[in-house]
Formats: sequence, structure tokens, C-alpha cells
Amino acid sequence: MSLLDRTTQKTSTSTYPTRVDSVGSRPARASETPTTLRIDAGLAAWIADVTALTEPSNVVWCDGSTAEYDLLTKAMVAQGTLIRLNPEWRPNSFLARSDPADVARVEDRTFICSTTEIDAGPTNNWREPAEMKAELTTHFRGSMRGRTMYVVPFSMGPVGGPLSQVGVQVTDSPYVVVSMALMTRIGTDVLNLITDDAPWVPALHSVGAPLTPGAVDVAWPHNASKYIAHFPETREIWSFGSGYGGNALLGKKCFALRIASVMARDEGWMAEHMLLVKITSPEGRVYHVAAAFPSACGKTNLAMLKPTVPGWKVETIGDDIVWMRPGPDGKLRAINPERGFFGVAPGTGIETNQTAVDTMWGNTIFTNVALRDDGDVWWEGLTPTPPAHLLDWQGNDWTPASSTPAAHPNARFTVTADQCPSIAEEWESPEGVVVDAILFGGRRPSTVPLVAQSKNWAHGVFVGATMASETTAAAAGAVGRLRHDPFAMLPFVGYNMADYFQHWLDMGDVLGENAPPIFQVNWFRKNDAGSYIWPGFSENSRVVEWIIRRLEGDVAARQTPIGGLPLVHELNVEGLGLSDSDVATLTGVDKAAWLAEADETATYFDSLGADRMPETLMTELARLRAGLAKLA
Ligand SMILES: Nc1nc2c(ncn2[C@@H]2O[C@H](COP(=O)(O)OP(=O)(O)OP(=O)(O)O)[C@@H](O)[C@H]2O)c(=O)[nH]1
Ligand SMILES: O=C([O-])CC(=O)C(=O)O
Ligand SMILES: [Mn+2]
Repeated sequence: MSLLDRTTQKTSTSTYPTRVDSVGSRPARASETPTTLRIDAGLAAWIADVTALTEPSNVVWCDGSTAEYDLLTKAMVAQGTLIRLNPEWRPNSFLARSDPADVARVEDRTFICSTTEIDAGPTNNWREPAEMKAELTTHFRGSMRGRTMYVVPFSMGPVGGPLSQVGVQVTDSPYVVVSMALMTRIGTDVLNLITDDAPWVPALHSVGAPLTPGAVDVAWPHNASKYIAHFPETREIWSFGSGYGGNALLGKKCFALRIASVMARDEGWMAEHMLLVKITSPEGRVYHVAAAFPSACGKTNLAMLKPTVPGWKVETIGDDIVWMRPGPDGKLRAINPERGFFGVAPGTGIETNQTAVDTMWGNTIFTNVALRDDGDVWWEGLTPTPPAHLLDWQGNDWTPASSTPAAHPNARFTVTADQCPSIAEEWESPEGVVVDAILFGGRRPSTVPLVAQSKNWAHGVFVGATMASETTAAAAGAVGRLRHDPFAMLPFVGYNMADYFQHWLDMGDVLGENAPPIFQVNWFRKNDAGSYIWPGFSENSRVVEWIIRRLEGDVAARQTPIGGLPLVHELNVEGLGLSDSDVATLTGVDKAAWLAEADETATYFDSLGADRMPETLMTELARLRAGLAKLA
């Protein structure tokens, strides 16, 4: 099998040496074969090809063990990539400072390389697959010289689960290896799943910074030329030049969203940028809710919600990605394919998300946060008042008088989900949980109300398709610019956006009466003074209460062209100090703003390809316009 022409996978298996370990050897787990692993022939051939291309000085097969994690973190501390935090405050935890030019996802360097451009669609950067591979091959040639190449077999979802998928990431970044160890399930049990008839995703990654013999390495190697390339038809990922988050932890956005969205389209399931929570009502009834918000728009926070409304309980299942598939009973079942959280640090604090703060008590990797003099971490919003002195995310002296933030706005924490105090007992259930409601939200300073229930599945898909949100620091580029972000998936759909809309409509047909109700939410509405009207965070439990009461048929909704809105006296705003006009803004329909929104939607739909846009969504748009026209 050639690296440049991957169409099928080989069938036989062979044995392969475990590893040539530059950092030292470690004891194998009791259940492991001590010196050899059974490696699928197709995998072995791919590794051989990649090794020949990238020319690493040695190859290490990773098993995801604690011993391996400890060796790698120790080596990175010695090398300067990680700083060990004071174990008294933050045991077994580390700070990584990335290069200032490698701090976020690079959407303009992210490519969908389908055979035809139309299959990537107008929202993706398209490149012809063979051309892209040829171009990338020149970059990957010798790119791992002087470095160790790690082979990381990983599972997205519980290993062997019916909704799970496996992949193998090859990387020359030990930071990526330890991050993958926290975010996915790595191990030899995954290797056993890679056989002739089981598909797996090869994920090739290099920071693109070969080391010449004798040269001193930098703390955060990367390459000014970055490529995050996806080959949806052959289910491959080639990522070059970045060591950061969604660019480099290839199980996450690249596999679990871009490649998985294509698998999902082909196989009748869904891969979404969603959180997943279990909600228990005061009466003890259990519901599961999935919610799609764009990057840095509140998924982790809602996933760890501490309700202020008495009697309600929210437990966490996932905070970023959800895979959903109709189960044997016809109901939509969902899993969190990840094993950890790669969460936004700034704004995450004791007043907004105590649960997240408690989750990262130890065993956490922090990236681009500030370092306290006592060897612990800090970032804006962790505590109400900053320490008198810090080293900022670039290692420079910082005081509260400094004009720049102490932590990078996209600083992150990486930690396993099992440390989360609010984790639900069924979070690793291989067959998933039944989804009772779906939420769509984003940062909308105007127009969109606090909550609205979609009229039916088709209208809900229209609401998802017309989502927009202000850009955040999660991606390189301007922040605070309102942009269309359908289903919070604009940067993550691995194919044509109009086809993705059609897939959502098709799933509605498959689910029929089992299709969960859809709601739109917006925590970010602003007043004329530019402040958020809604207090957000824990108080979002009031909206959750209204949504669950709608599911139970306990509260009414005022039917409007944009969906069912709360009756003012049925939305619990007691004690929030909101004025009547605030509440009216949060629960009202601004006719002029919505008419303008509808015009904007028409233009946007047109840009997605009039011939390809589902007729159903055009009908929904016409209905919205007609309904608005009739409003007083
Ligand atoms: N005003 C307001 N801000 C919020 C609310 N929920 C979250 N935020 C802020 O939004 C930012 C990002 O929140 P997260 O929950 O980490 O975002 P996410 O959607 O999980 O982001 P990704 O990991 O990038 O996909 C943080 O600074 C939060 O403090 C809310 O209800 N109101
Ligand atoms: O992928 C990343 O780097 C972090 C993330 O969750 C997002 O941007 O949505
Ligand atoms: Mn995300």
C-alpha cells in the first residue's frame, strides 16, 4: 500500500517490534505481550511508508500507560516544553507555552481534499487530493529528522463500542502524545481492533521542524507553513506545522468531526460539535440534552452547569463532540467520543464554573495560561482579583497594571473527564444515551431571544442552518465578528454544507416521531449599554427548567414565526433584577431585526449553492418571511 494511494487496507497481520524508546523502556501492562504486538499488515505498511518519508531517528509505539505518560512529561520538562507546576497546589500538572504564532486552530490552512470541489462545498478550502498529497509530501519529507516518531493507536468512544471508531496518529510531538492520552483512549487493545475488515483512520502529524544533529531544540517547535488536510473519501488526515489543539490532536476536530461527519453521512449517523448532559428534574425524571454552540461559546460551561434552581441536577457526559445514531428502539442515541476536556481557561473560574476548577485539581496540562510565583497557574476570570505578580503566557513579567492579558484568550486546560465531579455514571456507556432534546446557540448580541422552541424537526434544522455567532479566540483571526456558523459546524463539516443540511433533514425522516424537539438559546443578548442582559452560567438552569417543562407539557409557549417563546410569567427570572423591558427583549420578536435576518439568510443560502440547497429549508425561509410580514 502506498502512502500516496490509499484506497483499501491490507488484510493479514504480522508481528512488529514494540518500540525503540529514546526516553527509556517501561514495564508492559500485565495483560500485554512483553516484546511483540500483533500489528495489522496494512498498519505496518503505513508506518513503514511514513517512517521512510519523514525519517525520524526512532519509532515508539505508545500504549497509553501511566509509566509512558510519566516518562514523556519528565523528558519534556527536561527539554523545556513543559514546566512542572508546584505539586503542592497542582500535583502531576504542567504548563506548556506555545509559540505565539501557534495558539489556535488555523481555519484558512484547513483543507477538505475531496475528489471534486463541489463535494467540499463553498464553506471549505478545497484542494485536489493527489495535488495536495504531492505538495505535502515535499513538506513531510525528512520532517521528523532528529526526532522520535510516536505511533498512537486511539479509540474515539469506548474501545470496541458500537458507536466508536479507531484511528492511529503518528506524531513527532510528545506534547501531542500526552494530550492524546488525556483526550482519547490509547492502547494495545485498540491495536487489536485494527484488522483486515475493520476500518481505521490513519492520522499523520508532524510539527515540521526537523532537528539537525547537535542542534538545540526549541520549547515549542512548529512550522510557519501549516496544513490541516483531510481526505474524506479515503478517511485520512495529514496535519503539518502546528502543535496546537484542534490542529494537532487529530482525534478531535479532524477525525471526530471532519472525517466522522463524512462517515456519518454515508452510514446514517451524526457527528456534531455538541456538549451532552444528563438532567434530573426535582421529580427524579431523567433527560439527556445535546447542545451545539460554536467554539468558545459555552459548551463546557453548560456541560458542567450547577443549577441555581432548587431540586435540579445536571451531570456531564461530554463538552465538545457528540456522535449520535438511531438505536434499535428507533430513538436517537449519543456518545461522547472523547475521554477528556480541552477547555477554554479564561472566563472559567470559581464564580462561573466551579466544577471545571475542581476537575483540574491535578493531572492537568495547561497551555498558554499565566504562572504564579508559587508555581501554580492563573488566568483572567479564575479568581476575581489577579495576583500581584505573574509570568504571562509568554513568560514575561506581568502585574495587574499590565496592558496585555496574563493568559492568552485561547489558553486551555487538558484533563480527563473522570476527574470531573459532575461526570454522569453512564458517560462511558458504549451504546450511548437517548437524546431528549437538542439545543442550538451562539453569541448573538441582538435579535435572537433567550430561548425558542422550534415548531418541528424541519424548522429546527432551519434554525441550525441559520445559526450565526461572533467569532472567538478559538480560531486565528479577528474576534467579535458576527459570522454564519451553521450548527456550530462551519469549520468542521467535512463535505458540502448544503448536503450536510440535507443529511439533518434525512435523519429527521429516519427518526420520525422519535426525533427530539429542538430549541434555540442565546445567553449573549446585550442591552443598549453593551452589557449582557442575561446573567448566564449557573442561571442558565432557569432556561433548562423551561425546556424540560416544555418536554413534559407543563408550560405553554407563545407561537411566533421564529418558534415557541416563553410566556413571561412562566420563565423563572425571580431575583435576577431584570427589568420588564429586559424580559420583553429576551422573550420577544424584533420584527425589523428578524426581517433583516431573513434577507441575510436568503443571501447566505444563495452562497451555499441555490441548486444544492434543500427545498425544505427554502420553504422554511418563505414561511418565516410570511409569518413576520403578518406580525403587528
Ligand atoms: N456571558 C456568558 N459567558 C459565558 C457563558 N457560558 C460560557 N461563557 C464564556 O464563554 C467562554 C467559552 O466557554 P466554553 O464553555 O469553554 O466554550 P466551548 O463552547 O466549550 O468552547 P470550545 O472548547 O472552543 O469548543 C468562556 O470564557 C466562558 O466564561 C454564559 O452563559 N454567559
Ligand atoms: O479544537 C480546538 O482547538 C478547541 C476547540 O474545541 C474548538 O476550537 O472548538
Ligand atoms: Mn470545540
